[in-house]
Amino acid sequence: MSLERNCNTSLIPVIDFDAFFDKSTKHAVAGEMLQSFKDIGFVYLINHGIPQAKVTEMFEMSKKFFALPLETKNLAPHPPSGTHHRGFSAQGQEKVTQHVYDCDSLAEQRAQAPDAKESFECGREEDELMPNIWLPEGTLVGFKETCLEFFWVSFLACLVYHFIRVHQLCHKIELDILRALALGFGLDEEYFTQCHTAPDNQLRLLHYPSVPLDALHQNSIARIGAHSDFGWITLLLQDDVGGLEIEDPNVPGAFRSVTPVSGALLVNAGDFMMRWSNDTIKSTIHRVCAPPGTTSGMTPERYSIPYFCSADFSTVVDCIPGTWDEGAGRPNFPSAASTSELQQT
Ligand SMILES: O=C(O)CCC(=O)C(=O)O
Ligand SMILES: [Fe+2]
Repeated sequence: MSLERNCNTSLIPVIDFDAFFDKSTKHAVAGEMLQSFKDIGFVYLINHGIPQAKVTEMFEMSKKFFALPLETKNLAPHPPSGTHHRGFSAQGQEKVTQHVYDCDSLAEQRAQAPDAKESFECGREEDELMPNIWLPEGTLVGFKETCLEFFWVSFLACLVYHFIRVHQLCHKIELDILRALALGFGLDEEYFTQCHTAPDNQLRLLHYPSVPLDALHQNSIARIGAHSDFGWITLLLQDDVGGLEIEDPNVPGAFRSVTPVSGALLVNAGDFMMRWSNDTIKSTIHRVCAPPGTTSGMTPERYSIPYFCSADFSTVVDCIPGTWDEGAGRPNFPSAASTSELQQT
């Protein structure tokens, strides 16, 4: 088994994740993944373990959902509160910005350049704090089951929906990625997974409709504005349209286009992971703009599926051992902030 590493647009390394399950290459993969998170905050994984058929099924279901009439999609409305991340948000309803929390500034930004995207968000079905919001029974056959299976199949859900057909999809891959990062830090493989047990994660289906290129260039509309992800790690699946851009860590303010890699999973670190790693890992700013090949007229539509991974709410976020010199000083952040406390800061 070979450890493949080459460059995507000379920016984001592509790693063959299958090699993580081979003893002889395991540590090398772990080291390369962590290095990539330190250098650029992103890594592409091929042979990641989510079967291509399942990815295709999820994208097809997402397309069917967004093709429904607006009034049907609105039968599963995202609550107005910005803290209950479930259900459908229509175009212009959400404006992704970096660190703008007060309502007046948000309303102002929204009026300037609304995000030309629509989304559907769901989590684990058993989550009582943030219950899922589904379409009424029978509206889109198989939608709920496909989302739940893709997210993570609990034993109960398996029994109910598919008998004992256990596909370990996004959540399983999340745990393997966390194992690799822990090994990369020279820690016990289960250092991170032991506090990712719930899993209080969020699956988001995204559709960026076709829009006039001029409007995007003139900033009268945006696709998704520049932001970093809030949580621990994000797994991103995208179609082959392109348009994702990330800030060049060596040239602040300059954005570089990320070319989609067929079948690959794009993984990036969020703000909590950056904090946990005492700023040694980057939570890199990214955005979605017009795809590079479009020169005039309308942009092609784009579909993507991010999966945002969170640690258990009770997790105490001490900086990871070894990310600061205990003899020479303090870590950049005070210890003992729990995930729930951090979410309020
Ligand atoms: O659509 C994409 O590729 C990016 C989505 C994203 O960055 C997000 O939802 O946080
Ligand atoms: Fe993001």
